[in-house]
Amino acid sequence: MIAVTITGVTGRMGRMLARAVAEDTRCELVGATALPDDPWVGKTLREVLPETASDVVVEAQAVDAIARADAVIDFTAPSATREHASLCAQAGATHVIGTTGLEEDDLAHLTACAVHTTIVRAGNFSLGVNLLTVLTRKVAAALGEDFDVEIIEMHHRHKVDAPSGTALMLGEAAAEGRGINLDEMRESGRDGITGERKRGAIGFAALRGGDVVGEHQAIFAGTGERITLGHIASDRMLFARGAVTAAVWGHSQKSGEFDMVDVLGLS
Ligand SMILES: NC(=O)C1=CN([C@@H]2O[C@H](COP(=O)(O)OP(=O)(O)OC[C@H]3O[C@@H](n4cnc5c(N)ncnc54)[C@H](OP(=O)(O)O)[C@@H]3O)[C@@H](O)[C@H]2O)C=CC1
Ligand SMILES: O=C(O)C1=N[C@H](C(=O)O)C[C@H](O)C1
Repeated sequence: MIAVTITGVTGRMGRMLARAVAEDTRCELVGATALPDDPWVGKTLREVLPETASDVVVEAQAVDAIARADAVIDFTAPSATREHASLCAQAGATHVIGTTGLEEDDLAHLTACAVHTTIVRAGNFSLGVNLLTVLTRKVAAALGEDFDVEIIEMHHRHKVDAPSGTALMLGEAAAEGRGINLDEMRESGRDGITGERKRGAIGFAALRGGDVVGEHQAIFAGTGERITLGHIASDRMLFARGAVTAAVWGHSQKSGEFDMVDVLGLS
C-alpha cells in the first residue's frame, strides 16, 4: 500500500482525488493541503468530505505533507506545481501532475526535478483520451497535409487556461504523426481578417460555458470528406481514478518523466 498526499484538496479535482484515494485499496491517504487562508485548513477530511472517512487534517504546509508521502497527486496551478515538484524531488516522492497551463520554464523545472524522482504528468488521465491521442497520431500520419487538422475543446466556465491540456496533447499527437513541430504550426484563437488557412497548420478552438466537464474533437478536414475523432468526459472521477493508478504505477518506477500513455501501456 502506498502513502498518498493530495495537494489542493479543496479544488474541484482535489475533492474527487480525496474520494478516489479513499476508495482505492492500493493506497492510503496521509496528507491533504490547501492555501493558508482556506477555511478547510485545520479540519479533518471526515468533517468536510464525510465520504472519505479520513482523519487526515488539511494543512497549509506542503513540505510536511509531502515529506510523509510515497506519492503526491497535484491538480492545482502552475506556480504551485513548480513548488510541489521541488518538494517531491527533495523527499523522493513520486509526483503525479494533472495541472495544465504549464509554460516552457515550468516544464524545464519539472525536467530538472525528474532527475531526483518520478514524475507522471498528463493533460488528461482518462483511458479514453489517451487512446484518442494514439489514434490521432496514426490518423495524422496516414493522411498527411491534404487534411487540415483542427482541435476543438469545450470546458466549464471556471477553467482558466486555453487551449486545454488535452487539446495540446491531441495537437502534439497530430504533429508527431506528421513529423512536424507543433509550436511552428500552431494556430489558436482566429479573429478578424485572418487570411487563408496555412497549409499544414494545426488549429485550436476553445469554448467555455456552464458545467461542461471536458469535451474534445480532433477533426481532419479534407476535400469532400471529414474525419472526426472525439471524447466526452461526463464525470471528474474518471481523471481522479486515472491519477491514482498513475501514482501506484509511478511508485514502482525509477526516476524520470512519464505520461499516462506509459502508465496504460498504450505506446
Ligand atoms: N490532467 C487531468 O486529467 C485534469 C487536469 N485538470 C487540471 O487540474 C487543475 C485544477 O483544476 P480544478 O480542480 O478544476 O481547479 P480548482 O481551481 O477547482 O482547484 C485548484 C485548487 O488548488 C488550490 N491551490 C492553488 N495553489 C495551491 C497551493 N500552493 N497549495 C495548495 N492548494 C493550492 C486552489 O485553491 P484556491 O481555490 O484557494 O485558489 C484550488 O482549491 C487545472 O490546471 C485543470 O486544468 C483538471 C481536470 C482533469
Ligand atoms: O480544467 C478542467 O476541468 C480540465 N482540464 C484538463 C485539460 O486542460 O484538458 C482535462 C479535462 O479536460 C478537464
